[in-house]
Amino acid sequence: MSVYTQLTDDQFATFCQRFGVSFARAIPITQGIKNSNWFIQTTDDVDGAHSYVFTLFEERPPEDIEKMAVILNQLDGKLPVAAPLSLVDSAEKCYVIRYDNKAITLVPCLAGSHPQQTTQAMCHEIGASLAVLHETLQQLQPAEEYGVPLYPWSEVRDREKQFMPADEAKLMSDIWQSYTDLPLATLPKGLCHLDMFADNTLWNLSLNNSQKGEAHLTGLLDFTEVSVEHYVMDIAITINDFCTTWGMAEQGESVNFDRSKMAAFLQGYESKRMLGEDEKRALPVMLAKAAVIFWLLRLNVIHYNRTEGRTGDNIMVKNPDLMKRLAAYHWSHVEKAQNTVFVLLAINNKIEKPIAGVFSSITQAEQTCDSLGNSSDFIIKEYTLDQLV
Ligand SMILES: Nc1ncnc2c1ncn2[C@@H]1O[C@H](COP(=O)(O)OP(=O)(O)OP(=O)(O)O)[C@@H](O)[C@H]1O
Ligand SMILES: N[C@@H](CCO)C(=O)O
Repeated sequence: MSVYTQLTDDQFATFCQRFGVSFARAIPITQGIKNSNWFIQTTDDVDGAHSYVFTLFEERPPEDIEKMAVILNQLDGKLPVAAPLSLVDSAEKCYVIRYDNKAITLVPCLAGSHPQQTTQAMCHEIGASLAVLHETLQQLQPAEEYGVPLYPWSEVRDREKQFMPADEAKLMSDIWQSYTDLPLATLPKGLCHLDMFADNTLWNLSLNNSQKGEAHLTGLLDFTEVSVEHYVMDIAITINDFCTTWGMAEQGESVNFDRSKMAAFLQGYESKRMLGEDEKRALPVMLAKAAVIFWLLRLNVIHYNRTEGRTGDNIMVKNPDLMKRLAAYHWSHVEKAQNTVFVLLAINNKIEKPIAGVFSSITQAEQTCDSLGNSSDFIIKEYTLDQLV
């Protein structure tokens, strides 16, 4: 459980009253690693129900949380989000109480639960939802004024690399370099969620729905990281969690990435926002870079818990090694693709004729094939570079 700050019932009652809510009981929430969260029962709730979630933001300054509240109110009605209540005692529209220089918000409690596993249909739905989020937030301009600054991950990388075995440090450097070589200046950007993990989503997962493959999204949570980033990075972050089955320590910490789930995700995303060719080409490296960022994020959480003396059973830490393994998996695909060429051969009377072209991607080979006329006159064959020598 992660509740870092303790509040008394009297404090809860006073804070809730400022949002026009009559407090009865606060129940600590056992998930999440960044903030302190409680379910709030009101005096009108019956049978142990709770209508609201009370969050005390431990890291982000109150100004960032005000921006987040605007973003959530923009998405309200388009996606299942919990938009913060506004204060009833403030003349101006204000969604945040400041306590000890930390922000407090009260949001409606959404139905549903976190999925233990995902299906292709769920990946399709979360893909479509992420695209709606990207499109909807384009209405908030200039975008930089609504997003929080990106975390300085290169500083965490430089600190952590000193303590890594050489092969891990090389993996991280190779991925980082490949990311830097992408056409970053021209890839589409905008406000992104940047932490859309399955445990930040809620679904109506009744046994019946799961069996029939009819689970539907009921909640998107945790908008504290919303920043201006490349859309394809947000896509990569979300794919990495939704399309991976994470093994527990006793199962050898296996990491199984499911490419058919990724295809379903991309189909869902493109049902709402088409991806550019440059975004598709960047995706394999972005998947690796996104895994590196969360590998670093988890090492960073361990670092801060240690330096701030946070210990005990109520502190939740996620395993950095799982993200390292996912980064290595994606990187092996990038390296394989870098060593692969696609050869376009002309066929005449079932005989493969001299080469019509050699391409670094199958898409380029297919496009050339289409432009040359009857595609049944051509065949595309895949070779690794050493096969061509
Ligand atoms: N509006 C809501 N409705 C229902 N449950 C919620 C709501 N907001 C938060 N929760 C529950 O509280 C948990 C923690 O919230 P959240 O994900 O914001 O945690 P955090 O510590 O802020 O961030 P992180 O999960 O990234 O560490 C969620 O996983 C969810 O179970
Ligand atoms: N989603 C993050 C946790 C905090 O944002 C992770 O899985 O490491």
